[in-house]
Amino acid sequence: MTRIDVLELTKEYGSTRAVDRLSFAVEPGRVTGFLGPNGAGKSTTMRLVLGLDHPTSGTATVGGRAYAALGEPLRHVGALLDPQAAHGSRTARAHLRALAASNRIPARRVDEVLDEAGLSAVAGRRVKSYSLGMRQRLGIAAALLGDPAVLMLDEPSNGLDPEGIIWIRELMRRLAREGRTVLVSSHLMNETASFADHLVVLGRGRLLADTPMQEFIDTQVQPRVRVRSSDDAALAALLEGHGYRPVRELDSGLDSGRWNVADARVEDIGRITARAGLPILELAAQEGTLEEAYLALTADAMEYTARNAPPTETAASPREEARQ
Ligand SMILES: Nc1ncnc2c1ncn2[C@@H]1O[C@H](COP(=O)(O)OP(=O)(O)OP(=O)(O)O)[C@@H](O)[C@H]1O
Repeated sequence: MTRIDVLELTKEYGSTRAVDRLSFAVEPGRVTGFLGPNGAGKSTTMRLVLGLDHPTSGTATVGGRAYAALGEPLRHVGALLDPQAAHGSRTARAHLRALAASNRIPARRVDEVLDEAGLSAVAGRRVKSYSLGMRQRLGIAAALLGDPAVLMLDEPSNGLDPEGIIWIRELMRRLAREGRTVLVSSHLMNETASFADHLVVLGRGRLLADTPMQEFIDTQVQPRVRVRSSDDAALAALLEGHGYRPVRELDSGLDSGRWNVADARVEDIGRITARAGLPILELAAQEGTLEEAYLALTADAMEYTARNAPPTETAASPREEARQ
């Protein structure tokens, strides 16, 4: 089992501190989503782990060793950082064969990974004729070549079509099930929610969160309740009387007949409406999404924020008595 350990890692480019005393570990057997706004330091951290850049201070190790100290590194760590990395005038097969030879990987692995990445039929074509999605698949094939215990993928879904996105998601899940260490950066929250078990979130080079995904959502997103009664007006008045701010829920722009209540729990709303003898037709907790949780956490840590971004709506806190 091979862990990635990042310890007090700092990287400065001139006056820019891209990574700032960062410490976290990426554990085997699960997919760790690596999130953060543009410029948060994700790619820099990956480059430092891969020895492509030198830290200003601190360490990044794979299985306790610096990447540079690994003999035949592709057998230990597979990485997708830049899908343009392959030489355009080479065929995909030639590109992978050269990589395999330099890491003493048997040539038969080339055809295996081409097949795995769905590139067998186009393996004899020059890489410069490849689409972005095909280059992305080739980068992933290269990462898999040495059957490594650790995979680091920077935006792997980039350029992939819907079928490709499902393929990469299932591939990452399988690699984690096999006990490998999988670190994946992405800006697509729905995507990340579909494959990650654990999250490491950066903001301005610093660690904002290192937590299981569901726990991350639960701690960042306030609970919400959706409720419907046969007596709409009475329900709204009752909720307002208890300090809640019910908001009408729209369904494709039309009134859905429901109230959406922020900072509320079904237990509390159920108790209040039962005491008032109000007939309830629907009462459900609404789960937070990774996107909501992520935006709540990173709101303060954005390096590049739209200058005229509208203020985020803040829900008023209901009175404590409603909880009793
Ligand atoms: N080679 C470099 N020279 C100077 N500054 C750099 C260099 N590489 C990164 N930076 C700066 O370091 C910071 C972190 O960049 P990095 O690319 O690691 O962020 P990121 O989280 O990967 O962003 P994105 O999501 O946009 O890819 C940014 O301010 C960036 O401009």
